[in-house]
Amino acid sequence: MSQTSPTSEPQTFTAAMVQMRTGLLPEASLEQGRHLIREAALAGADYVLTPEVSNMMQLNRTALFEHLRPEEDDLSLKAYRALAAELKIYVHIGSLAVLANLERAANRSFLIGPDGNVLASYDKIHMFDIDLPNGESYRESANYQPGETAVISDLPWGRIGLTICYDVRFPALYRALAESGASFLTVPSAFTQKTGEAHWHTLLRARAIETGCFVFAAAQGGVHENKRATYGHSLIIDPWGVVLAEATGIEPGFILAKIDPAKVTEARKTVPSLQHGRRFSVSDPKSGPDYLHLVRQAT
Ligand SMILES: O=C(O)CNC(=O)[C@H](CS)NC(=O)CCC(=O)C(=O)O
Repeated sequence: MSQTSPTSEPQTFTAAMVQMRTGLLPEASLEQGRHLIREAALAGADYVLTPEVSNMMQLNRTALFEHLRPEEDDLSLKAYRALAAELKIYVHIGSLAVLANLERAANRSFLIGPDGNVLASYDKIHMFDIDLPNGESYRESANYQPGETAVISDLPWGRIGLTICYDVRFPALYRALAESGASFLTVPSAFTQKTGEAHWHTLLRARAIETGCFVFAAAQGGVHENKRATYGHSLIIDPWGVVLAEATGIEPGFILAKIDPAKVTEARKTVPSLQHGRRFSVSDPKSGPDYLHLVRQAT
């Protein structure tokens, strides 16, 4: 009797999260990124994710625009494509700040295949425009043009969904990606120290648990050249919400975990919440049912 066909279950693979402390200049950041990706590949990674804004961390508009290039001319993208082809692995650059048009940048994620080609790119949808009680203030939308489209792509081991940082606070995006067949959700980030301490692990584990997906979160960590402090703690989380690997703190480096895509099926079989969703409407006693246009009537 023949066994179940080996192609019916996707193979396992090794995923790595590179943790960085990106500076003001693309050249130096590229040096750091390339070194860590190489190390991760040597350690056996088939897929490597880097953090948000792997090329430069620069909130000053004039300085940012001085170094921004359209993606066709971006030195980091070019170098990372060559590196992926050389190492013959998937290199996912969590994001690069690139020129979108004359007034705005895009915070864009690039998934590069082992042949050096860009398989997918995604522009961050949700802009981090907030004022924290400690005086920290961010207006991402002043410099960046938000994306409007969620993006998935196919890896040999299953489908991957692309998101960035602050997106993690909008669960509907992750549900949509999971409903579109994603098994892996990516959240490259530059979380603030303050909000990271309070929310990072909880948000990421929740996205994994409620979608039954692996969550890959490569982080920026430490005090950067532009004086910002980011939280670090890069994470690899399985579909049951278990942390498979975690960077211990803020230091640049990488973490690895063996990924078994069968765990996606297993978690969703145990808790089929993906299938049980979208069963409600919202009714307001004053204006009656369906006052929210985006909420559809239950069947
Ligand atoms: O602009 C740059 O240099 C790099 N980009 C970022 O650091 C982005 C936008 S300011 N950071 C976040 O989205 C943090 C989200 C966060 O911390 C939370 O949701 O709590």
